[in-house]
Amino acid sequence: MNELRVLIIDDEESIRHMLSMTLRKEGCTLRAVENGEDGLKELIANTYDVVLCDVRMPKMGGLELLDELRNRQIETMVIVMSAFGNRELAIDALKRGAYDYIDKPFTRDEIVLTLAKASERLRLGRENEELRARVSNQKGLGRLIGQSEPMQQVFATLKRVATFKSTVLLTGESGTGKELAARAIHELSPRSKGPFVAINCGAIPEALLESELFGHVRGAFTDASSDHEGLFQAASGGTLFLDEIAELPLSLQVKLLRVLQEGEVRRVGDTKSVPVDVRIVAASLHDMAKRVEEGLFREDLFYRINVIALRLPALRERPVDIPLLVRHFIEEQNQRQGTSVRSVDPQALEALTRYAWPGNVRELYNAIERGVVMSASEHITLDDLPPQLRQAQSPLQAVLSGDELSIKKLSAELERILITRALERTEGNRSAAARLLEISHRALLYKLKDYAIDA
Ligand SMILES: Nc1ncnc2c1ncn2[C@@H]1O[C@H](COP(=O)(O)OP(=O)(O)OP(=O)(O)O)[C@@H](O)[C@H]1O
Repeated sequence: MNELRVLIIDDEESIRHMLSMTLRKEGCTLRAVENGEDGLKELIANTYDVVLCDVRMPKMGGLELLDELRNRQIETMVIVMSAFGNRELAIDALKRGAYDYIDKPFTRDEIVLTLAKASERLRLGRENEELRARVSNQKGLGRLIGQSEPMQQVFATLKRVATFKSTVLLTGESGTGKELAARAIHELSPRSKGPFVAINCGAIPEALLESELFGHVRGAFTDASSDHEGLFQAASGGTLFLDEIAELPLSLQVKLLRVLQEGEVRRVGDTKSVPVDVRIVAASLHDMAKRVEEGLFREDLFYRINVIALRLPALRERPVDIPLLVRHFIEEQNQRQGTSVRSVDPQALEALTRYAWPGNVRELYNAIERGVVMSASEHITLDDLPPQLRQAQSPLQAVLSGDELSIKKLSAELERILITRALERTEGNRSAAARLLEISHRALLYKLKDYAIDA
């Protein structure tokens, strides 16, 4: 509560005095006035974190003050002090934007506790704001986070395609953020007020999938005891996210193609079609062109869906994003679990950045959740992380521990690390990286190829 700026508004001298004495002791910065009118003037002129305000006062009462604050868009936390038992008044105050209320008379402890709660809420609110500011600061889009060049390109494409109705096909390994990208498209689109409906085409048995997608009428099949609206209709006016589209059985691919071409769905067992206004975003783990070649996916549907294709890069292709994601996930876990972990220690960060992340960001999220839970201090150590990360010992560490003697392997490892770092520092600029490494540009190109490093 140190340095909390508090304004006291009460017409009773004794209350102003008692509050001032108590809160000054807690380290708050104070001012006290006698009525709502003076309080309003004070709030226009200066910024306060919390206002402790009586309800009945001459000139301007507490409820009127709350209305004035709302009209003038002055944001501050108002705690109303109302006579004991006057619940209706307290509820009225909350409806008008008060943050909390406290019954009069109150003890010193009660007022300190109420203020402490408000102060904690302010702190969390500020942290959230900082988090949001950091995320919107070119380092993310919607819930997607990333500052690497490949992710910046993804964000730019998502923003551009969001305004159109064209179908988007998202590809990428599991856990790369395809569903988050689909949500970002929806949220940035003119349909954002409409529904976002997601279905995993690979997770529903073929027999149910048709009625799930298109709906059915009563009696269409044995279990159809009533009419059922399909997801196409549920998503009308919004976006339908078809995850794992490659898993869609061939028989349904024909039906989907028809819906996309005609803009109408026909429920199973129905004789007529109804128009639907849905934007489709599809996703696949697989190379769809290959599925077409293998005869598993209809070519005509592929072309219909693949109007705009966007690949979400694997996490190992953008190690620069790892520290940012780690920080973000730690803060998220702290808020969820009430922990106060601050960071990962250097050895753990080294392991996090060099691990190949086959499960991509989802796996990183789970690793950090485990790290936060296991950590016994403010820092996550290597021991707190999942075993697969601890096992990913670098040849360098192996040399230090005496397990590895090959000069060839060690030099290659060193070169790989130095090249990756130089590219990170120069944000992928190869000429600048070559200068830092003190090798020729041409030599760097050979090494990039040798070590399969994607600049
Ligand atoms: N760029 C990112 N920023 C922040 N969180 C991310 C990012 N990418 C993925 N995640 C996290 O990983 C989880 C999985 O993401 P998402 O479900 O979008 O992946 P996906 O590619 O659709 O996976 P799958 O193919 O397995 O369904 C999310 O819940 C989120 O926690």
